[in-house]
Amino acid sequence: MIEAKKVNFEYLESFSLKNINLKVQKGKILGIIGQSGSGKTTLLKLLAGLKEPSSGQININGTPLEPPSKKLIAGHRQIKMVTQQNTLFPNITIAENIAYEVRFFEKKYQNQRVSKLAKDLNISHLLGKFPRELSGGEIQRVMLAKAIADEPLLLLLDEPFANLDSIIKKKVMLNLQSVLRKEQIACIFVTHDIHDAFGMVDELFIIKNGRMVQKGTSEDIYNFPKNKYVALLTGDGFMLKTTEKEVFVRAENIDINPTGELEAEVINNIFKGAFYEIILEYNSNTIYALSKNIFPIGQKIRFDIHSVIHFD
Ligand SMILES: Nc1ncnc2c1ncn2[C@@H]1O[C@H](COP(=O)(O)OP(=O)(O)OP(=O)(O)O)[C@@H](O)[C@H]1O
Repeated sequence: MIEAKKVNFEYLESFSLKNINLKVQKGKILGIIGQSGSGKTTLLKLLAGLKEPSSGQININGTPLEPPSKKLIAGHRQIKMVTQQNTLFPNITIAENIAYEVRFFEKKYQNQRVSKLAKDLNISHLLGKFPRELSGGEIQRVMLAKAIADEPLLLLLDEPFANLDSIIKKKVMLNLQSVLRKEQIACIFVTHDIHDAFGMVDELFIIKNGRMVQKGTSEDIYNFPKNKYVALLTGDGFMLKTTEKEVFVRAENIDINPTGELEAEVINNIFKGAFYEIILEYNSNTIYALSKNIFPIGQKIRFDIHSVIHFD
């Protein structure tokens, strides 16, 4: 559906995207994760046809994406991008804003489409209001509805859930995922929050300094991160120095139990909701374990390490 081959891009000398290769099929979701400034938004703009690669190719449905230099208005009619910016028309209602995207269809279909999307994105109660009467999170949901209203080939999302509280976020993410699958829309979505990505994507693309570091399913990347950058971006864990080399350990692989082979001292207990993070000192390493219970600070406890991750 969308494919980038050997794409390069430079902002003068300050930053470059190098040799980007990616492919997203119809109805699939790719998550792009990387540190601030790693090039996520720039990559989305290239894929949206808003910026032009210096070399390489971007194809949409097998056809080369027209670069902005060849178009009167940059962008592609069937590629929709949702960012944090409010681009709603201020003087018409929310229903009219969404219906505008399907204005060339008959009225009956327009109304059906608006109601269906409003239900999926939890904005039915807002349809009669004007954009100025909405909260930031409500506006984001309307922008999502507007972006998918005319069934684009590709939906590009730049931190689309940033303004949503966790209750609404879960619902909107699941509903959006199901709409994208049902309507076979390919989606690329940039986020800082790996937990948003895990629940939403079919594949992850990890970017650092404009280069792809690792690509794969969430499970693969979480369990087999290629390096420390990927490991830390995708979840909690720590480096552990052993006599031979340094390894990476996910906190959930530390098992505190009375017959454990190793011994550590409890430094602190941090409440995380469903569990406590237990900070431990082990052989001059600060390590973490997850536990349902807290332990007295200064107490020696025994533990095992179930598995470790080796980097090349
Ligand atoms: N118009 C521009 N001209 C020159 N450099 C730019 C321009 N826009 C962005 N950059 C630089 O390119 C790099 C990548 O920026 P980009 O916005 O793609 O990163 P990002 O990964 O989306 O970051 P964040 O997560 O903070 O939004 C940054 O170092 C940024 O300063």
